[in-house]
Amino acid sequence: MTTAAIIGGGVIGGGWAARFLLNGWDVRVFDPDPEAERKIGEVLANARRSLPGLSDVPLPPEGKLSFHTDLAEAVKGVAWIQESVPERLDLKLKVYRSIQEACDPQAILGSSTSGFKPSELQEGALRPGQIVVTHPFNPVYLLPLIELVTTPENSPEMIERAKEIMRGLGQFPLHVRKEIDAHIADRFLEAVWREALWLVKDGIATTEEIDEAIRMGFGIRWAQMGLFETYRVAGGEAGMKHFMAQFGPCLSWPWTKLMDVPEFTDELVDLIAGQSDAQSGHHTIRELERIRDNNLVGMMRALKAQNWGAGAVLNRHDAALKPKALPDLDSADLSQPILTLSRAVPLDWTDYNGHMTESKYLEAFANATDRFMEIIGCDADYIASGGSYFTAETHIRHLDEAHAGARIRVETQMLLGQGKKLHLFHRMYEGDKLLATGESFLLHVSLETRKPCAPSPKIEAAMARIAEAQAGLPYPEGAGSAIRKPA
Ligand SMILES: NC(=O)C1=CN([C@@H]2O[C@H](COP(=O)(O)OP(=O)(O)OC[C@H]3O[C@@H](n4cnc5c(N)ncnc54)[C@H](O)[C@@H]3O)[C@@H](O)[C@H]2O)C=CC1
Ligand SMILES: C[N+](C)(C)CC(=O)CC(=O)[O-]
Repeated sequence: MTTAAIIGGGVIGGGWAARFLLNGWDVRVFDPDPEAERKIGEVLANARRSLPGLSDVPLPPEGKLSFHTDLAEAVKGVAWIQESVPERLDLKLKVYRSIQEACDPQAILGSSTSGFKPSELQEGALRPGQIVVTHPFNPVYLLPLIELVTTPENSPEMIERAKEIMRGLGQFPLHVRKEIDAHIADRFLEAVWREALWLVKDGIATTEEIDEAIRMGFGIRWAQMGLFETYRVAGGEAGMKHFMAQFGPCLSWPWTKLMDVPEFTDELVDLIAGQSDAQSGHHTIRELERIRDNNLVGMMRALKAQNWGAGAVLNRHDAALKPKALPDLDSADLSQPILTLSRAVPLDWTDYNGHMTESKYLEAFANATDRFMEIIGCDADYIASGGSYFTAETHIRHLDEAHAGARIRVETQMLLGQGKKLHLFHRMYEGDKLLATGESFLLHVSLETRKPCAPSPKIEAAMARIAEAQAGLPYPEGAGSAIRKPA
């Protein structure tokens, strides 16, 4: 088990703690705030309901969380130290001195700083090469981007190690090789924020209207293609050059206020805070976080289905976790129902009743059937060669509830696997609790004729092996049942 230390457990440190813990790391937190444990507990609760379900395979078992009143004790022997104390250079430098006096020289010391350059953070350090910027985005447990900003003090080996660790956490390290104040992304965010402040101050738009202008249009677009690919498409068939010719000149027109910042007078702060209260004050911050997480999970899973952008990062993370996730024909105990699905319930699988919605039981059982098909040899290559299974009939029984983030598994008993017929009985559990059963009858088909036919001898042999091994299992209660006619 690997261990990380989180120094500063506020909004960002809490998010880092959740990201590490849910990816199987032990986490030690040092934060003098007596409320830190409660706050991290709340962030962790949000993370538990949203992050594990982003994966279609189980994340490693959750690590152990501990809180420390002694910084030296927290950092001793850990592999990664993530500093997320307030954005004050003097404070960060002081904290690094204490950390470096106590930590392993090989440990990576990442700073969450939104704006300081790594050379500023390395100034006067005991071991400058140990410090890098690893700038995350809120919520750290869901958003993959980490701006990894380095200097020549950082060795290539250490930079590669940092990238590997972040990838192992499901993150996307973007290496910012030339340091600059506020890195890459925060320079955009500041420009957008500056413009927004002017629009409110000048009475052009309210905070709510500005948010609508973002989320109803370009905000959705940016989540999938960013700026340049979006503008390339906007240039039409003539592409980027045409786009630049058409819109380049506008940059010198007074479309933006550019670098001026409105003065933060009490009047402006009250105006913006008042509008923001009117817009969103009916929700608590935790409610807003949950609404945000629900939306992010839905969007990221949609990108995952397209294997695009942040969705491609999620798929790569799943692929790295998958080999350890499920057994195959040789590693499974064939005398028992076979593990065919193990995952967490994604947020977008839940409904207005606050539990996993019925159509997703079918999806989970269908995924379990797909896995069973792979186990007996009906894998992607076999399907490409022209054979597959079609489901002819399914019966699902809902026996108990499952909630977002719950770790579920499906175990599959083969009731018949002979010739073209395959009859499966799936049981879905959370721990020992039986949540549902799904019974499926499938026929092996030729994808060319679309008609039933015998499977390959290899599949016949695999089914025969399972049939023999499972022959001693009792016929499941509930198998073959149907909805009874009301008395
Ligand atoms: N809030 C945001 O949206 C983002 C913030 N960041 C960066 O993350 C860092 C932390 O920001 P937030 O989490 O927003 O601030 P925060 O105010 O929520 O949390 C800071 C935490 O540091 C603790 N702290 C103060 N002095 C400490 C010390 N000497 N040792 C250990 N802990 C100490 C505080 O008690 C507090 O819990 C900053 O560098 C910020 O620029 C990065 C990305 C996004
Ligand atoms: C406002 N901020 C500069 C602290 C924002 C960030 O650093 C990144 C984010 O999460 O938006």
